[in-house]
Amino acid sequence: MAKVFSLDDVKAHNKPDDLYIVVHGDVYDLTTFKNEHPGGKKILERVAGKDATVQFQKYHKDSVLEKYKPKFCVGSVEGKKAAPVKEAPKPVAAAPKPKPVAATTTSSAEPATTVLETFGDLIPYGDPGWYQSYHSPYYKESHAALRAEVREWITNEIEPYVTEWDEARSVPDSVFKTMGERGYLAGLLGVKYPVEYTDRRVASVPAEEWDHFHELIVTDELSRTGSGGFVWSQIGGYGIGLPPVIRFGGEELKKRILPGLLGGDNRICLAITEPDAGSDVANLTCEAKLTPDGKHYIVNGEKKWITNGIWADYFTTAVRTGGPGMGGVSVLLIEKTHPGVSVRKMDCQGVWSSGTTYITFEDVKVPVENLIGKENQGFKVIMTNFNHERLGIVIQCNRFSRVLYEESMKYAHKRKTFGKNLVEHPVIRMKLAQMARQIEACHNWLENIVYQCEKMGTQESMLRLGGAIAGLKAQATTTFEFCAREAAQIFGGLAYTRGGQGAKVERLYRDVKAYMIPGGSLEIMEDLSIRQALKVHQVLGMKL
Ligand code: HEM
Repeated sequence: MAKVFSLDDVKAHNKPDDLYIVVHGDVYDLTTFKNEHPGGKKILERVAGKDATVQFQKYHKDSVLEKYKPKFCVGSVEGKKAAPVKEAPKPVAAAPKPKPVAATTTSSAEPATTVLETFGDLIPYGDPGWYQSYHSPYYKESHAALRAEVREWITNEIEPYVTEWDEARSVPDSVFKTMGERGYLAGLLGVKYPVEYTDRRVASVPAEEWDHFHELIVTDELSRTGSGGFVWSQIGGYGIGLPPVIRFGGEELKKRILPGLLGGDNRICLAITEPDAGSDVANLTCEAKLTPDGKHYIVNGEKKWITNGIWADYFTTAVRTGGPGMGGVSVLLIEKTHPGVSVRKMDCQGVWSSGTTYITFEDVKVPVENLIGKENQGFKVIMTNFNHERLGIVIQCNRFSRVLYEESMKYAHKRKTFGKNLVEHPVIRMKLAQMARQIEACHNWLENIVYQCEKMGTQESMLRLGGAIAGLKAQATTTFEFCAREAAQIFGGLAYTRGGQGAKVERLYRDVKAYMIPGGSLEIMEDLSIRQALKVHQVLGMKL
Protein backbone atom coordinates (compact mmCIF):
# COMPACT_ATOMS: atom_id res chain seq x y z
CA MET A 1 0.00 0.00 0.00
CA ALA A 2 1.26 3.51 -0.82
CA LYS A 3 2.74 5.37 2.17
CA VAL A 4 0.83 8.37 3.57
CA PHE A 5 2.88 11.44 4.61
CA SER A 6 1.92 14.51 6.60
CA LEU A 7 3.19 17.82 5.16
CA ASP A 8 5.56 17.97 8.14
CA ASP A 9 7.00 14.57 7.18
CA VAL A 10 7.70 15.90 3.69
CA LYS A 11 9.23 19.10 5.08
CA ALA A 12 11.92 17.01 6.79
CA HIS A 13 13.21 15.88 3.36
CA ASN A 14 14.43 19.29 2.27
CA LYS A 15 18.08 18.77 1.51
CA PRO A 16 19.95 18.08 -1.74
CA ASP A 17 20.80 14.55 -0.58
CA ASP A 18 17.27 13.92 0.72
CA LEU A 19 14.89 15.76 -1.58
CA TYR A 20 11.14 15.21 -1.54
CA ILE A 21 8.47 17.36 -3.19
CA VAL A 22 4.69 17.18 -3.51
CA VAL A 23 2.89 17.42 -6.86
CA HIS A 24 -0.89 17.02 -7.09
CA GLY A 25 -0.94 15.47 -3.61
CA ASP A 26 1.67 12.81 -4.44
CA VAL A 27 5.08 12.72 -2.80
CA TYR A 28 8.14 12.35 -5.06
CA ASP A 29 11.63 11.42 -3.93
CA LEU A 30 13.80 13.33 -6.42
CA THR A 31 17.13 12.82 -4.62
CA THR A 32 18.67 10.81 -7.43
CA PHE A 33 16.66 12.36 -10.27
CA LYS A 34 17.71 15.94 -9.48
CA ASN A 35 21.06 15.50 -11.24
CA GLU A 36 19.34 14.41 -14.45
CA HIS A 37 16.43 16.85 -14.21
CA PRO A 38 16.37 18.70 -17.57
CA GLY A 39 15.30 21.90 -15.80
CA GLY A 40 18.33 21.78 -13.47
CA LYS A 41 18.95 20.59 -9.91
CA LYS A 42 18.97 23.95 -8.11
CA ILE A 43 15.40 24.67 -9.15
CA LEU A 44 14.35 21.44 -7.43
CA GLU A 45 16.45 22.15 -4.39
CA ARG A 46 14.60 25.46 -3.98
CA VAL A 47 11.30 23.61 -3.54
CA ALA A 48 12.69 20.68 -1.55
CA GLY A 49 10.28 19.57 1.18
CA LYS A 50 7.42 21.67 -0.26
CA ASP A 51 4.27 21.35 -2.32
CA ALA A 52 5.56 22.35 -5.78
CA THR A 53 2.39 21.70 -7.78
CA VAL A 54 2.10 25.26 -9.06
CA GLN A 55 5.72 25.40 -10.19
CA PHE A 56 5.42 21.96 -11.76
CA GLN A 57 2.36 22.94 -13.79
CA LYS A 58 4.08 26.03 -15.09
CA TYR A 59 6.89 24.14 -16.74
CA HIS A 60 5.53 20.71 -17.73
CA LYS A 61 2.76 18.85 -19.38
CA ASP A 62 1.02 16.51 -16.96
CA SER A 63 2.04 13.59 -19.17
CA VAL A 64 5.55 13.98 -17.71
CA LEU A 65 4.18 12.42 -14.53
CA GLU A 66 2.80 9.42 -16.43
CA LYS A 67 6.39 8.51 -17.20
CA TYR A 68 8.10 9.46 -13.94
CA LYS A 69 5.46 8.64 -11.33
CA PRO A 70 6.15 4.90 -11.29
CA LYS A 71 9.88 5.61 -10.69
CA PHE A 72 9.84 8.40 -8.13
CA CYS A 73 6.47 8.57 -6.38
CA VAL A 74 6.86 7.26 -2.83
CA GLY A 75 3.36 7.92 -1.50
CA SER A 76 0.80 10.66 -1.05
CA VAL A 77 0.00 13.36 1.49
CA GLU A 78 -2.76 12.96 4.08
CA GLY A 79 -6.21 13.84 2.78
CA LYS A 80 -4.99 14.00 -0.81
CA LYS A 81 -7.68 15.65 -2.94
CA ALA A 82 -8.59 14.39 -6.34
CA ALA A 83 -6.02 15.93 -8.65
CA PRO A 84 -7.37 18.82 -10.71
CA VAL A 85 -5.72 17.37 -13.78
CA LYS A 86 -5.01 13.94 -15.22
CA GLU A 87 -2.29 12.19 -13.25
CA ALA A 88 -1.73 8.46 -13.64
CA PRO A 89 -3.23 7.12 -16.87
CA LYS A 90 -6.83 6.18 -16.42
CA PRO A 91 -8.17 3.09 -18.10
CA VAL A 92 -10.77 4.63 -20.36
CA ALA A 93 -12.22 1.23 -21.18
CA ALA A 94 -13.27 0.91 -17.55
CA ALA A 95 -15.64 3.84 -18.02
CA PRO A 96 -19.33 2.92 -18.14
CA LYS A 97 -20.29 1.40 -21.43
CA PRO A 98 -21.32 4.24 -23.76
CA LYS A 99 -25.01 4.36 -24.35
CA PRO A 100 -27.29 6.69 -26.23
CA VAL A 101 -28.69 9.36 -23.95
CA ALA A 102 -31.35 10.30 -26.45
CA ALA A 103 -32.54 8.86 -29.71
CA THR A 104 -34.68 11.28 -31.59
CA THR A 105 -36.77 10.82 -34.66
CA THR A 106 -37.29 14.11 -36.42
CA SER A 107 -40.09 12.82 -38.62
CA SER A 108 -41.32 9.37 -39.49
CA ALA A 109 -39.58 9.64 -42.89
CA GLU A 110 -36.15 10.52 -41.48
CA PRO A 111 -33.72 8.17 -39.76
CA ALA A 112 -33.22 8.49 -36.01
CA THR A 113 -30.14 10.34 -34.84
CA THR A 114 -28.27 9.23 -31.77
CA VAL A 115 -26.68 11.29 -29.03
CA LEU A 116 -23.92 9.35 -27.31
CA GLU A 117 -22.42 10.10 -23.92
CA THR A 118 -19.77 12.79 -23.82
CA PHE A 119 -16.20 11.59 -24.10
CA GLY A 120 -12.75 13.12 -23.71
CA ASP A 121 -11.66 16.41 -22.18
CA LEU A 122 -14.68 18.38 -23.51
CA ILE A 123 -12.55 21.27 -24.72
CA PRO A 124 -14.79 22.98 -27.30
CA TYR A 125 -13.79 21.70 -30.78
CA GLY A 126 -11.03 19.61 -29.14
CA ASP A 127 -12.81 16.46 -30.34
CA PRO A 128 -15.37 15.85 -33.09
CA GLY A 129 -18.91 17.01 -32.31
CA TRP A 130 -20.28 13.54 -31.57
CA TYR A 131 -17.76 13.20 -28.68
CA GLN A 132 -19.45 16.23 -27.17
CA SER A 133 -23.08 15.10 -27.37
CA TYR A 134 -23.92 16.45 -30.80
CA HIS A 135 -26.64 14.56 -32.64
CA SER A 136 -25.20 12.43 -35.41
CA PRO A 137 -26.65 10.06 -37.98
CA TYR A 138 -23.29 8.30 -38.40
CA TYR A 139 -22.32 6.85 -35.04
CA LYS A 140 -23.72 4.21 -32.72
CA GLU A 141 -22.58 2.38 -29.56
CA SER A 142 -19.94 0.27 -31.31
CA HIS A 143 -18.24 3.46 -32.54
CA ALA A 144 -18.24 4.90 -29.02
CA ALA A 145 -16.87 1.66 -27.60
CA LEU A 146 -14.11 1.59 -30.22
CA ARG A 147 -13.03 5.19 -29.56
CA ALA A 148 -12.74 4.36 -25.82
CA GLU A 149 -10.80 1.18 -26.57
CA VAL A 150 -8.26 2.85 -28.89
CA ARG A 151 -7.91 5.95 -26.74
CA GLU A 152 -7.13 3.92 -23.66
CA TRP A 153 -4.37 2.04 -25.50
CA ILE A 154 -2.89 5.16 -27.08
CA THR A 155 -3.00 7.19 -23.85
CA ASN A 156 -1.44 4.55 -21.66
CA GLU A 157 0.90 2.59 -23.88
CA ILE A 158 1.82 4.75 -26.83
CA GLU A 159 1.73 8.48 -26.17
CA PRO A 160 4.27 8.52 -23.33
CA TYR A 161 6.92 7.08 -25.68
CA VAL A 162 6.18 8.77 -28.99
CA THR A 163 8.78 11.54 -28.64
CA GLU A 164 11.44 8.99 -27.71
CA TRP A 165 10.57 6.83 -30.74
CA ASP A 166 10.52 9.80 -33.05
CA GLU A 167 13.99 10.85 -31.91
CA ALA A 168 15.20 7.24 -32.31
CA ARG A 169 13.57 7.24 -35.77
CA SER A 170 11.84 3.94 -35.18
CA VAL A 171 8.95 2.42 -33.26
CA PRO A 172 9.40 -1.01 -31.60
CA ASP A 173 8.08 -3.92 -33.73
CA SER A 174 5.93 -4.98 -30.78
CA VAL A 175 3.61 -2.01 -31.41
CA PHE A 176 2.80 -3.13 -34.95
CA LYS A 177 2.32 -6.65 -33.66
CA THR A 178 -0.16 -5.31 -31.10
CA MET A 179 -1.99 -3.44 -33.88
CA GLY A 180 -2.45 -6.85 -35.50
CA GLU A 181 -3.44 -8.63 -32.29
CA ARG A 182 -6.03 -5.98 -31.45
CA GLY A 183 -7.54 -6.50 -34.91
CA TYR A 184 -6.98 -2.89 -35.97
CA LEU A 185 -4.80 -3.73 -38.96
CA ALA A 186 -7.52 -5.90 -40.50
CA GLY A 187 -9.96 -3.02 -40.15
CA LEU A 188 -7.88 -0.41 -41.95
CA LEU A 189 -8.19 -1.51 -45.55
CA GLY A 190 -11.27 0.33 -46.79
CA VAL A 191 -13.10 -2.98 -47.23
CA LYS A 192 -15.41 -5.08 -45.07
CA TYR A 193 -13.57 -6.73 -42.17
CA PRO A 194 -11.67 -9.59 -43.93
CA VAL A 195 -12.68 -12.47 -41.65
CA GLU A 196 -11.69 -15.06 -44.25
CA TYR A 197 -7.97 -14.26 -43.91
CA THR A 198 -7.53 -13.71 -40.17
CA ASP A 199 -8.84 -14.83 -36.83
CA ARG A 200 -8.00 -11.47 -35.23
CA ARG A 201 -11.00 -9.44 -34.09
CA VAL A 202 -11.50 -5.97 -32.63
CA ALA A 203 -12.69 -6.37 -29.02
CA SER A 204 -15.45 -3.76 -29.09
CA VAL A 205 -16.86 -4.20 -32.61
CA PRO A 206 -18.30 -7.41 -34.12
CA ALA A 207 -16.58 -8.00 -37.49
CA GLU A 208 -19.88 -7.97 -39.39
CA GLU A 209 -20.67 -4.48 -38.10
CA TRP A 210 -17.34 -2.96 -39.12
CA ASP A 211 -17.80 0.08 -41.37
CA HIS A 212 -15.83 3.03 -42.72
CA PHE A 213 -16.60 5.09 -39.61
CA HIS A 214 -14.90 2.47 -37.42
CA GLU A 215 -11.87 2.80 -39.66
CA LEU A 216 -12.03 6.59 -39.36
CA ILE A 217 -12.04 6.31 -35.56
CA VAL A 218 -8.97 4.05 -35.41
CA THR A 219 -6.93 6.37 -37.63
CA ASP A 220 -8.23 9.47 -35.84
CA GLU A 221 -7.37 8.16 -32.38
CA LEU A 222 -3.91 6.94 -33.50
CA SER A 223 -3.30 10.48 -34.72
CA ARG A 224 -3.91 11.93 -31.26
CA THR A 225 -0.28 11.00 -30.61
CA GLY A 226 0.56 14.14 -32.59
CA SER A 227 3.18 12.33 -34.62
CA GLY A 228 2.97 11.69 -38.34
CA GLY A 229 6.03 9.49 -37.93
CA PHE A 230 4.26 7.24 -35.44
CA VAL A 231 1.05 6.97 -37.47
CA TRP A 232 2.97 6.23 -40.65
CA SER A 233 5.18 3.69 -38.89
CA GLN A 234 1.99 1.71 -38.27
CA ILE A 235 -0.21 2.33 -41.28
CA GLY A 236 1.80 4.47 -43.71
CA GLY A 237 2.91 1.50 -45.80
CA TYR A 238 0.24 -0.96 -44.77
CA GLY A 239 -2.83 1.23 -45.38
CA ILE A 240 -1.84 1.94 -48.97
CA GLY A 241 0.24 -1.14 -49.85
CA LEU A 242 -2.24 -3.83 -48.86
CA PRO A 243 -5.60 -2.60 -50.26
CA PRO A 244 -4.51 -3.21 -53.90
CA VAL A 245 -3.58 -6.79 -52.98
CA ILE A 246 -6.83 -7.46 -51.18
CA ARG A 247 -8.91 -5.96 -53.98
CA PHE A 248 -7.01 -7.16 -57.05
CA GLY A 249 -4.61 -9.93 -55.94
CA GLY A 250 -4.99 -13.62 -56.88
CA GLU A 251 -6.58 -15.92 -54.30
CA GLU A 252 -3.48 -18.11 -53.85
CA LEU A 253 -1.30 -15.08 -53.22
CA LYS A 254 -3.78 -13.65 -50.72
CA LYS A 255 -4.05 -16.89 -48.79
CA ARG A 256 -0.26 -17.02 -48.57
CA ILE A 257 0.50 -13.48 -47.43
CA LEU A 258 -2.60 -11.97 -45.81
CA PRO A 259 -2.61 -13.84 -42.47
CA GLY A 260 0.93 -12.66 -41.69
CA LEU A 261 0.18 -9.09 -42.72
CA LEU A 262 -3.18 -8.75 -40.97
CA GLY A 263 -1.70 -10.26 -37.82
CA GLY A 264 1.17 -7.77 -37.70
CA ASP A 265 3.90 -10.38 -38.31
CA ASN A 266 4.92 -9.10 -41.75
CA ARG A 267 5.02 -5.66 -43.32
CA ILE A 268 4.14 -4.22 -46.70
CA CYS A 269 4.57 -0.89 -48.45
CA LEU A 270 3.46 0.84 -51.64
CA ALA A 271 6.24 1.61 -54.11
CA ILE A 272 5.05 4.00 -56.81
CA THR A 273 7.07 7.21 -56.60
CA GLU A 274 10.42 7.36 -58.38
CA PRO A 275 13.29 9.84 -58.29
CA ASP A 276 11.78 11.38 -61.42
CA ALA A 277 8.04 10.60 -61.10
CA GLY A 278 5.95 11.68 -58.15
CA SER A 279 2.33 12.63 -58.69
CA ASP A 280 2.92 12.02 -62.42
CA VAL A 281 2.25 8.29 -62.14
CA ALA A 282 1.61 7.73 -65.85
CA ASN A 283 5.26 8.48 -66.62
CA LEU A 284 7.01 6.07 -64.28
CA THR A 285 9.97 4.16 -65.69
CA CYS A 286 10.70 1.17 -63.41
CA GLU A 287 10.43 -1.65 -65.96
CA ALA A 288 9.22 -5.24 -65.68
CA LYS A 289 9.95 -7.49 -68.67
CA LEU A 290 8.23 -10.83 -69.09
CA THR A 291 10.66 -13.75 -69.50
CA PRO A 292 10.35 -15.74 -72.76
CA ASP A 293 8.74 -18.67 -70.88
CA GLY A 294 6.05 -16.26 -69.52
CA LYS A 295 6.67 -17.33 -65.92
CA HIS A 296 8.47 -14.31 -64.46
CA TYR A 297 8.98 -10.59 -64.77
CA ILE A 298 12.49 -9.15 -64.54
CA VAL A 299 12.28 -5.83 -62.72
CA ASN A 300 14.80 -2.99 -62.95
CA GLY A 301 14.37 0.50 -61.53
CA GLU A 302 14.40 2.81 -58.54
CA LYS A 303 11.72 3.95 -56.11
CA LYS A 304 12.06 6.92 -53.78
CA TRP A 305 10.31 8.30 -50.64
CA ILE A 306 8.72 4.89 -49.93
CA THR A 307 7.15 4.87 -46.46
CA ASN A 308 8.05 1.78 -44.37
CA GLY A 309 10.19 0.38 -47.22
CA ILE A 310 13.08 -0.26 -44.87
CA TRP A 311 11.05 -2.79 -42.86
CA ALA A 312 8.87 -4.19 -45.63
CA ASP A 313 8.63 -7.87 -46.54
CA TYR A 314 6.45 -6.99 -49.55
CA PHE A 315 6.50 -4.09 -52.01
CA THR A 316 3.33 -3.33 -53.96
CA THR A 317 5.16 -1.86 -56.90
CA ALA A 318 4.07 0.12 -59.96
CA VAL A 319 6.09 -1.02 -62.98
CA ARG A 320 6.12 -0.43 -66.72
CA THR A 321 5.21 -3.59 -68.60
CA GLY A 322 4.00 -1.93 -71.78
CA GLY A 323 4.32 1.25 -73.84
CA PRO A 324 4.39 4.84 -72.63
CA GLY A 325 1.63 6.44 -70.58
CA MET A 326 -0.94 4.98 -68.25
CA GLY A 327 -1.79 2.04 -70.56
CA GLY A 328 1.64 0.49 -70.01
CA VAL A 329 1.60 0.38 -66.21
CA SER A 330 1.12 -2.77 -64.09
CA VAL A 331 1.31 -3.51 -60.37
CA LEU A 332 3.57 -6.29 -59.08
CA LEU A 333 4.06 -7.61 -55.58
CA ILE A 334 7.83 -7.81 -55.13
CA GLU A 335 9.13 -9.70 -52.10
CA LYS A 336 12.14 -8.86 -49.98
CA THR A 337 13.38 -12.43 -50.44
CA HIS A 338 13.63 -11.93 -54.21
CA PRO A 339 17.34 -11.38 -54.96
CA GLY A 340 18.18 -7.92 -56.31
CA VAL A 341 16.06 -5.84 -53.88
CA SER A 342 18.00 -3.24 -51.86
CA VAL A 343 16.72 -0.62 -49.42
CA ARG A 344 18.34 2.48 -47.94
CA LYS A 345 16.81 4.69 -45.27
CA MET A 346 16.36 8.35 -46.22
CA ASP A 347 16.79 11.36 -43.95
CA CYS A 348 13.77 13.66 -44.19
CA GLN A 349 12.42 16.88 -42.70
CA GLY A 350 9.55 15.18 -40.86
CA VAL A 351 7.76 11.91 -40.03
CA TRP A 352 11.07 10.63 -38.63
CA SER A 353 9.91 7.29 -37.30
CA SER A 354 8.11 6.33 -40.51
CA GLY A 355 11.09 4.76 -42.29
CA THR A 356 11.22 6.73 -45.56
CA THR A 357 13.19 4.60 -48.01
CA TYR A 358 15.07 4.58 -51.31
CA ILE A 359 14.70 1.23 -53.09
CA THR A 360 16.58 -0.28 -55.99
CA PHE A 361 15.41 -3.28 -58.01
CA GLU A 362 18.23 -4.87 -60.02
CA ASP A 363 17.26 -7.81 -62.23
CA VAL A 364 14.70 -8.92 -59.67
CA LYS A 365 12.90 -12.08 -60.83
CA VAL A 366 9.22 -11.94 -59.80
CA PRO A 367 6.73 -14.80 -60.51
CA VAL A 368 3.75 -13.81 -62.68
CA GLU A 369 1.46 -15.00 -59.88
CA ASN A 370 2.50 -11.81 -58.07
CA LEU A 371 0.78 -9.60 -60.65
CA ILE A 372 -1.89 -7.48 -58.91
CA GLY A 373 -4.76 -6.96 -61.33
CA LYS A 374 -4.18 -7.39 -65.06
CA GLU A 375 -1.09 -6.63 -67.08
CA ASN A 376 -1.05 -3.02 -68.32
CA GLN A 377 -4.15 -2.24 -66.27
CA GLY A 378 -2.25 -1.14 -63.19
CA PHE A 379 -3.42 2.43 -63.53
CA LYS A 380 -6.90 1.36 -62.45
CA VAL A 381 -5.42 -0.45 -59.42
CA ILE A 382 -3.48 2.68 -58.46
CA MET A 383 -6.42 5.04 -59.00
CA THR A 384 -8.76 2.84 -56.92
CA ASN A 385 -6.23 3.09 -54.11
CA PHE A 386 -5.91 6.86 -54.14
CA ASN A 387 -9.28 7.66 -52.54
CA HIS A 388 -8.51 5.43 -49.56
CA GLU A 389 -4.99 6.82 -49.24
CA ARG A 390 -6.16 10.42 -49.41
CA LEU A 391 -8.97 9.91 -46.93
CA GLY A 392 -6.40 8.47 -44.51
CA ILE A 393 -4.30 11.58 -44.99
CA VAL A 394 -7.34 13.80 -44.39
CA ILE A 395 -8.23 12.01 -41.14
CA GLN A 396 -4.67 12.30 -39.87
CA CYS A 397 -4.26 15.95 -40.87
CA ASN A 398 -7.49 16.97 -39.28
CA ARG A 399 -6.71 15.26 -35.99
CA PHE A 400 -3.22 16.78 -36.04
CA SER A 401 -4.89 20.16 -36.50
CA ARG A 402 -7.10 19.40 -33.49
CA VAL A 403 -4.06 18.34 -31.45
CA LEU A 404 -2.38 21.64 -32.30
CA TYR A 405 -5.53 23.51 -31.36
CA GLU A 406 -6.04 21.49 -28.16
CA GLU A 407 -2.42 21.95 -27.06
CA SER A 408 -2.73 25.68 -27.76
CA MET A 409 -5.99 25.96 -25.83
CA LYS A 410 -4.51 24.20 -22.79
CA TYR A 411 -1.31 26.23 -22.88
CA ALA A 412 -3.25 29.49 -23.36
CA HIS A 413 -4.99 28.77 -20.06
CA LYS A 414 -1.79 28.44 -18.05
CA ARG A 415 0.75 30.74 -19.65
CA LYS A 416 0.59 34.33 -18.40
CA THR A 417 1.88 37.38 -20.25
CA PHE A 418 1.36 41.00 -19.16
CA GLY A 419 -0.53 39.81 -16.09
CA LYS A 420 -3.14 37.77 -17.99
CA ASN A 421 -3.50 34.22 -19.22
CA LEU A 422 -2.87 34.07 -22.96
CA VAL A 423 -6.48 33.12 -23.59
CA GLU A 424 -7.57 36.47 -22.20
CA HIS A 425 -5.79 38.28 -25.02
CA PRO A 426 -8.18 38.75 -28.00
CA VAL A 427 -5.36 38.18 -30.49
CA ILE A 428 -4.85 34.66 -29.09
CA ARG A 429 -8.58 33.89 -29.08
CA MET A 430 -8.70 34.96 -32.72
CA LYS A 431 -6.00 32.43 -33.56
CA LEU A 432 -7.93 29.70 -31.73
CA ALA A 433 -11.15 30.68 -33.50
CA GLN A 434 -9.51 30.54 -36.92
CA MET A 435 -8.09 27.11 -36.17
CA ALA A 436 -11.38 25.75 -34.81
CA ARG A 437 -13.60 26.87 -37.67
CA GLN A 438 -11.34 25.32 -40.30
CA ILE A 439 -11.04 22.06 -38.37
CA GLU A 440 -14.81 21.76 -37.92
CA ALA A 441 -15.54 22.58 -41.57
CA CYS A 442 -13.05 19.95 -42.67
CA HIS A 443 -14.35 17.30 -40.28
CA ASN A 444 -17.95 17.75 -41.33
CA TRP A 445 -17.00 17.42 -45.01
CA LEU A 446 -14.92 14.36 -44.11
CA GLU A 447 -17.84 12.65 -42.38
CA ASN A 448 -20.08 13.36 -45.34
CA ILE A 449 -17.57 11.81 -47.75
CA VAL A 450 -16.98 8.77 -45.52
CA TYR A 451 -20.74 8.29 -45.46
CA GLN A 452 -20.82 8.42 -49.29
CA CYS A 453 -18.04 5.78 -49.42
CA GLU A 454 -20.08 3.57 -47.11
CA LYS A 455 -23.20 3.89 -49.25
CA MET A 456 -21.69 3.94 -52.75
CA GLY A 457 -19.20 1.08 -52.50
CA THR A 458 -15.76 0.91 -54.15
CA GLN A 459 -16.64 1.24 -57.82
CA GLU A 460 -19.07 4.13 -57.61
CA SER A 461 -17.05 6.01 -55.03
CA MET A 462 -13.94 5.67 -57.19
CA LEU A 463 -15.78 7.15 -60.15
CA ARG A 464 -17.70 9.84 -58.31
CA LEU A 465 -15.71 10.96 -55.27
CA GLY A 466 -12.17 11.42 -56.62
CA GLY A 467 -12.65 15.16 -57.13
CA ALA A 468 -14.24 15.82 -53.77
CA ILE A 469 -11.63 13.74 -51.93
CA ALA A 470 -8.85 15.64 -53.72
CA GLY A 471 -10.45 18.93 -52.61
CA LEU A 472 -10.80 17.61 -49.10
CA LYS A 473 -7.13 16.62 -49.01
CA ALA A 474 -6.22 20.14 -50.11
CA GLN A 475 -8.46 21.56 -47.36
CA ALA A 476 -7.14 19.24 -44.63
CA THR A 477 -3.47 19.84 -45.44
CA THR A 478 -3.84 23.64 -45.59
CA THR A 479 -5.77 23.56 -42.31
CA PHE A 480 -2.97 21.49 -40.80
CA GLU A 481 -0.33 23.91 -42.07
CA PHE A 482 -2.29 26.87 -40.73
CA CYS A 483 -2.80 25.29 -37.31
CA ALA A 484 0.87 24.32 -37.04
CA ARG A 485 1.90 27.89 -37.76
CA GLU A 486 -0.58 29.45 -35.33
CA ALA A 487 0.11 26.93 -32.55
CA ALA A 488 3.83 27.62 -32.93
CA GLN A 489 3.17 31.35 -32.50
CA ILE A 490 1.11 30.70 -29.37
CA PHE A 491 3.78 28.43 -27.86
CA GLY A 492 6.60 30.78 -28.85
CA GLY A 493 10.07 29.47 -28.00
CA LEU A 494 8.64 26.21 -26.64
CA ALA A 495 7.58 25.29 -30.19
CA TYR A 496 11.01 26.08 -31.51
CA THR A 497 12.83 23.56 -29.31
CA ARG A 498 12.37 19.80 -29.44
CA GLY A 499 10.73 17.96 -26.51
CA GLY A 500 9.04 19.44 -23.44
CA GLN A 501 5.72 21.26 -23.45
CA GLY A 502 5.87 22.25 -27.11
CA ALA A 503 6.99 18.80 -28.34
CA LYS A 504 3.87 18.02 -30.34
CA VAL A 505 3.74 21.45 -31.91
CA GLU A 506 7.41 21.42 -32.93
CA ARG A 507 7.12 17.90 -34.34
CA LEU A 508 3.88 18.46 -36.23
CA TYR A 509 5.27 21.63 -37.78
CA ARG A 510 8.05 19.47 -39.23
CA ASP A 511 5.53 16.86 -40.41
CA VAL A 512 3.30 19.23 -42.43
CA LYS A 513 5.07 18.85 -45.77
CA ALA A 514 4.92 15.06 -45.53
CA TYR A 515 1.17 15.49 -45.90
CA MET A 516 1.03 18.38 -48.36
CA ILE A 517 3.38 16.90 -50.97
CA PRO A 518 2.84 13.09 -51.19
CA GLY A 519 -0.42 11.36 -52.06
CA GLY A 520 -0.99 14.11 -54.66
CA SER A 521 0.53 17.52 -53.98
CA LEU A 522 -1.67 20.43 -52.89
CA GLU A 523 -1.55 21.96 -56.37
CA ILE A 524 -2.50 18.72 -58.12
CA MET A 525 -5.31 18.13 -55.60
CA GLU A 526 -6.84 21.55 -56.13
CA ASP A 527 -6.73 21.17 -59.88
CA LEU A 528 -8.13 17.62 -59.75
CA SER A 529 -10.94 18.64 -57.42
CA ILE A 530 -12.42 20.75 -60.21
CA ARG A 531 -11.35 18.75 -63.29
CA GLN A 532 -12.64 15.45 -61.97
CA ALA A 533 -15.84 16.91 -60.55
CA LEU A 534 -16.63 18.55 -63.90
CA LYS A 535 -16.26 15.19 -65.67
CA VAL A 536 -18.62 13.50 -63.21
CA HIS A 537 -21.16 16.27 -63.42
CA GLN A 538 -21.13 16.25 -67.21
CA VAL A 539 -22.28 12.65 -66.97
CA LEU A 540 -24.89 13.65 -64.38
CA GLY A 541 -26.32 16.20 -66.86
CA MET A 542 -24.73 19.44 -65.62
CA LYS A 543 -26.17 22.57 -67.26
CA LEU A 544 -23.73 25.46 -67.59
C1 HEM B 1 8.05 14.99 -10.23
C2 HEM B 1 8.78 16.07 -10.42
C3 HEM B 1 9.39 16.50 -11.71
C4 HEM B 1 9.70 15.75 -12.81
C5 HEM B 1 9.50 14.26 -13.02
C6 HEM B 1 10.26 16.66 -13.78
C7 HEM B 1 10.69 16.30 -15.04
C8 HEM B 1 11.07 17.18 -16.03
C9 HEM B 1 11.32 16.84 -17.40
C10 HEM B 1 11.19 15.43 -18.01
C11 HEM B 1 11.65 17.97 -18.05
C12 HEM B 1 11.99 18.09 -19.55
C13 HEM B 1 10.91 18.79 -20.28
C14 HEM B 1 9.62 18.04 -20.35
O1 HEM B 1 9.64 16.85 -20.77
O2 HEM B 1 8.57 18.65 -20.04
C15 HEM B 1 11.64 19.05 -17.09
C16 HEM B 1 11.94 20.34 -17.38
C17 HEM B 1 11.87 21.36 -16.48
N1 HEM B 1 11.48 21.28 -15.17
FE1 HEM B 1 10.93 19.62 -14.18
N2 HEM B 1 10.30 17.94 -13.25
C18 HEM B 1 9.76 17.87 -11.99
C19 HEM B 1 9.59 18.92 -11.12
C20 HEM B 1 9.91 20.23 -11.37
C21 HEM B 1 9.68 21.33 -10.48
C22 HEM B 1 9.02 21.21 -9.13
C23 HEM B 1 10.15 22.45 -11.11
C24 HEM B 1 10.17 23.85 -10.63
C25 HEM B 1 10.24 24.21 -9.38
C26 HEM B 1 10.66 22.05 -12.39
C27 HEM B 1 11.19 22.88 -13.34
C28 HEM B 1 11.53 22.54 -14.61
C29 HEM B 1 12.01 23.46 -15.62
C30 HEM B 1 12.24 24.97 -15.45
C31 HEM B 1 12.21 22.75 -16.78
C32 HEM B 1 12.69 23.27 -18.13
C33 HEM B 1 11.46 23.68 -18.93
C34 HEM B 1 11.75 24.15 -20.34
O3 HEM B 1 12.69 23.64 -20.99
O4 HEM B 1 11.00 25.03 -20.79
N3 HEM B 1 10.51 20.68 -12.53
N4 HEM B 1 11.28 18.53 -15.88
